[in-house]
Amino acid sequence: MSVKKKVGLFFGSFNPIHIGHMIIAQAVVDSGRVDELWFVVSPQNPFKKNNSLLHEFDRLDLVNAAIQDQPQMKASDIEFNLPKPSYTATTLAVLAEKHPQNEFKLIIGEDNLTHFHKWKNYEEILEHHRLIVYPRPNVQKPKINFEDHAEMIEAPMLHISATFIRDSIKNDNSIKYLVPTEVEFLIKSRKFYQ
Ligand SMILES: Nc1ncnc2c1ncn2[C@@H]1O[C@H](COP(=O)(O)OP(=O)(O)OP(=O)(O)O)[C@@H](O)[C@H]1O
Ligand SMILES: O=C(O)c1ccc[n+]([C@@H]2O[C@H](COP(=O)([O-])O)[C@@H](O)[C@H]2O)c1
Repeated sequence: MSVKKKVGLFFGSFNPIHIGHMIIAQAVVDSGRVDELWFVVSPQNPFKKNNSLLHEFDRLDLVNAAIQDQPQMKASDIEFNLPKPSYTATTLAVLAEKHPQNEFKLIIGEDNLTHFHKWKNYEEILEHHRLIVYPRPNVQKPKINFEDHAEMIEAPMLHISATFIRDSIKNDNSIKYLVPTEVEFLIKSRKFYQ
């Protein structure tokens, strides 16, 4: 039997992708727990309402710009053609069927473990996929025991969010050190979030 390719899936709105995401992604790749990491751009997060949500194709372009020199990282638009809001269990099932040669692991922040029991079909996710968990500050103890399902990785904790970046642009503040250079260039040239 051939060895499956290990693919870590990092789901998010990426509105826009920022260095907080990139540092986590690089730490996951460096941990050796995955052969590839895919950023899955979610058109609509089931828990979020956001008036300044950029079109999904623009957010995908920003992710592609961020990873252009990273052969182990890819951007996925799989959720663009799936029912909305995007439920991770549905996407994982579609991906597993489409790529039987891959073993998909779910990359999530420690804070997301606290609310994981509210995710749609979370038992199904845990049955079929391992979680790669990165540290987040001020985390509440989760209701579920994840011991047999999760691998914790070490990564720096950075207090930066897409909300902060969108606000910075609106306030005419620089985002130079908050997003990769190529992302900053695209945001400026296409006049996003103004
Ligand atoms: N600085 C960060 N460090 C670690 N994880 C992060 C960081 N920022 C976001 N994440 C996580 O990455 C995933 C995707 O992030 P998302 O696209 O929602 O970005 P966000 O910065 O949290 O966005 P927003 O500010 O618009 O809510 C989420 O699980 C989120 O918790
Ligand atoms: O499937 C669910 O029920 C579900 C509930 C909340 C979040 N998610 C996924 O988790 C990703 C990160 O969520 P968040 O809220 O931390 O930005 C988001 O892009 C969704 O794909 C999924």
